[in-house]
Amino acid sequence: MQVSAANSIVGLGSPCLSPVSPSGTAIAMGPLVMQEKVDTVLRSDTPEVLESPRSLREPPEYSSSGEEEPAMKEEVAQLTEEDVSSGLSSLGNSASGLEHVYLHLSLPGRNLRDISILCNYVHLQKLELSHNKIQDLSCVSYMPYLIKLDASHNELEEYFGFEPPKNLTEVDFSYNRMSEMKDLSVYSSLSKLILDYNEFVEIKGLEQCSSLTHLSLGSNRISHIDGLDNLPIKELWLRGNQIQKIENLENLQNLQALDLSFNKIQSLCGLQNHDLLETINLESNQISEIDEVRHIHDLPLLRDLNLLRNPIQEQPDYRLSVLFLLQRLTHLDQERVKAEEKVAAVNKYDPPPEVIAARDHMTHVVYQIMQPQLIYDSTLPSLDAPYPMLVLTGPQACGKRELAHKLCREFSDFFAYGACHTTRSPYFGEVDGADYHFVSDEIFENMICMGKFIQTMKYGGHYYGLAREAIESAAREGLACCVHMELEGVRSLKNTYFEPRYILLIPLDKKEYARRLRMRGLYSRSQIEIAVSRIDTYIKMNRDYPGYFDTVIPCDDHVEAYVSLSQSVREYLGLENQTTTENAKAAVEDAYSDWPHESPVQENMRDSPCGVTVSNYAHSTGANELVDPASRNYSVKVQAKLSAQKSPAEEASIRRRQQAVREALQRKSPSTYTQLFTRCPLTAPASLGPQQHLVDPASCSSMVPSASNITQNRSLSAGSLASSSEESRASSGLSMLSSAGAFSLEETLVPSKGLSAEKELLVEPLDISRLGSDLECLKDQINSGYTPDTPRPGSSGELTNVQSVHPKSPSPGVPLLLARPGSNTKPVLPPIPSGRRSSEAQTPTG
Ligand SMILES: Nc1ncnc2c1ncn2[C@@H]1O[C@H](COP(=O)(O)OP(=O)(O)OP(=O)(O)O)[C@@H](O)[C@H]1O
Repeated sequence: MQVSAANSIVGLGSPCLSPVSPSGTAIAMGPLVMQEKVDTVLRSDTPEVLESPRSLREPPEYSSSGEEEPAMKEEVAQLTEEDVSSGLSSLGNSASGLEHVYLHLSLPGRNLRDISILCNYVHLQKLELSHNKIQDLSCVSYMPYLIKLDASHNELEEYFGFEPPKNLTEVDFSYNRMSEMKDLSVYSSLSKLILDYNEFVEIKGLEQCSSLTHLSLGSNRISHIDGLDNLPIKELWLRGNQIQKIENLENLQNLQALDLSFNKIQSLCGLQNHDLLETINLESNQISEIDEVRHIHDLPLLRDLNLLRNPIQEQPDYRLSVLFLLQRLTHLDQERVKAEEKVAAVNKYDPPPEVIAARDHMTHVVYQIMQPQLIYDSTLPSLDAPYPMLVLTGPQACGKRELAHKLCREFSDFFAYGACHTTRSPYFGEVDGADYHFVSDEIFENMICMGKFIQTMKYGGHYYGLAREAIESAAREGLACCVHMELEGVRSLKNTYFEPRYILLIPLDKKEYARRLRMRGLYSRSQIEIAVSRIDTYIKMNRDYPGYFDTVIPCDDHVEAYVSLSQSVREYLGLENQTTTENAKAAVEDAYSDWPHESPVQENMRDSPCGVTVSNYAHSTGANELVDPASRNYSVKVQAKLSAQKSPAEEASIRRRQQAVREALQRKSPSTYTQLFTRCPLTAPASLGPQQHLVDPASCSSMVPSASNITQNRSLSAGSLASSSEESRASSGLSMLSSAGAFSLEETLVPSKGLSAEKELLVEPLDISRLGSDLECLKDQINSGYTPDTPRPGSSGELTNVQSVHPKSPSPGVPLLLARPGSNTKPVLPPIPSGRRSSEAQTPTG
């Protein structure tokens, strides 16, 4: 039943409170008289009368097409009580609590012009008058309890043209004709003010609105942001104005959402330090540089950014760049950010070292497989051995280069120094081809494209690269390549088919290390700082990935470091260890005889026993003898040294063994040496990654490429580049050329077998005393069809951590490690056939 407001109210309670009585008390109860009632209202528990407001996040609709506007009725000349009663709702208690009254009045879209009759409705808390033609709102002065007023879409020119209802909280004056904001200091309860689509040119009068949390001034004519200092505003909508600069927002510390879309803003400067800012809409502005995003890089809560229709969108990789700079975003340009995008952004702009290494490896694999494949006569006795390598790693100028040179001189039967290529110019005294191959950027890039490198890295602004040829030329002489490189190079190398020994040379005394760098006079202060800081990177790597390096040697004292290094290498090589400390010193001094700047330390060495056990081999041959080319026949030399100590049975055993080796080499079948080492499949610890396998230190003693490289090179699978077979083909130092010439890619699409198994081998040290029995055992194995790939029964896959060698705490002569997670399968070094080594490089057979 439709009842008039007057009826309902009169029927319900005291007539004196009837708001609808034309001549009634309500009119007499003007705002001032009503103060007491207002207070009562404030004190009383006002029933929840407000409808839930439009989402604060949603900016108002600005369409001038009138899609929001209800159909206009004909202009109503005079608003009657009946009209009013049809819009009343929400029956509740009056402020005094004595009567029931209607609290809401909604009269939208009625073409109203004169609403003076509403003066009688003093109890109203919510008044909705949108989409009319109202020009005068003075009746609101008589509504002291009014909380929410919607007078949008009218013809109001006067800004707050009424006496202030004290509790007025939300006001919507959008779509009117107001042009000047005035002082609203009495509206201390005002929390939401919507003034969109008016004609304001300046923001002012809000200074005392201490409750204002939402301000919307969209589509006005504002050109400067001002007058908002210290307001508790959380949501600020200023879209569709003429703002060119984000300014004067510094003190809006509560700001959570900001809409500055459709302005003329060029920079995001001014948005810093808004720790609560979650949403920024800057659609349709003039932001063009990615760098601008840095201004909001540190906003900890920023989740939603809209930069649609800005010139910045034209920047290459715009989305990835922004996502990289703002990794906390969940929405960019109104689109949800995917996890994959974030990963791609990070990998692109700040790739983790593993990604850089993988990319480097991939680059060289791709360039290499694009080249014609060459087949050389193999020098490898084993079907599964990659080229042997020894890698000395550590921070710049820690002495690894000198140590590498010394090592190659002392162990010239085993190692050749592998000079890397670099684009830096030579320092004083450096020899092209001996220290590095010094090349121009252009040549270096060309070499990359020609697939010449195994790995490259940029350090200190210069490129460094290890060329395949450096390893191959050493291998052609039956030697293992010894190189030095930074950690990044190691990372990259670990992706390849090569399975070098990695020895970390680490300066522990940072001050001394920095002093040494300064003394060189080659590096800037920042370069020195970087180099020193990298010590921690190496230490962390060694700590986080036990076994990543096969051996760690402190190198504060180069002489002591060399003693340890040489000792480790002897252990790797399986050279026996019966020499005294004196012999070790003698060998070291000998080796360092041409290292004048270290002589004082040598003095110290002489005085203090270093306690390092050095092999018989070093003792009896001496460093000078080692560099003597005439004494390079390993097998003869070893036999000579060993025979003096062996029993007749042992000698016979050794002779049998040598015979087997000779036969093996003549037939180019796997070396017996290879088979003297125990193999068994092992599982690398998950944390180490697939390329890190378990090997015994002594296994480095064999280092020659294998015929299997041919097989592997020919058996490239067409699948992923990361597959082992591809890696083997691309990364193997052995370029293959068949006699028929280069073979086509199609020929190579045969899956290779056994690579994964090869990667899980355990190699034990060569125990000379067991040679005889091993040989017998070997014969049995051969007779029973044993192959190098067959796991030996009973061999264990037990893991131990990397052995850290320190000169003051000598390592045992025979390595105790059962398995080494840091290295992959280690190839064994076969004897160098006489006449094999020559200055002439092996020429391609075909
Ligand atoms: N191919 C490579 N890959 C990775 N790192 C490399 C490579 N070649 C050289 N490096 C390393 O780059 C760093 C910078 O080399 P640079 O020649 O400028 O210093 P350095 O005086 O030779 O240092 P150091 O005395 O340690 O050899 C050195 O640590 C060096 O070992």
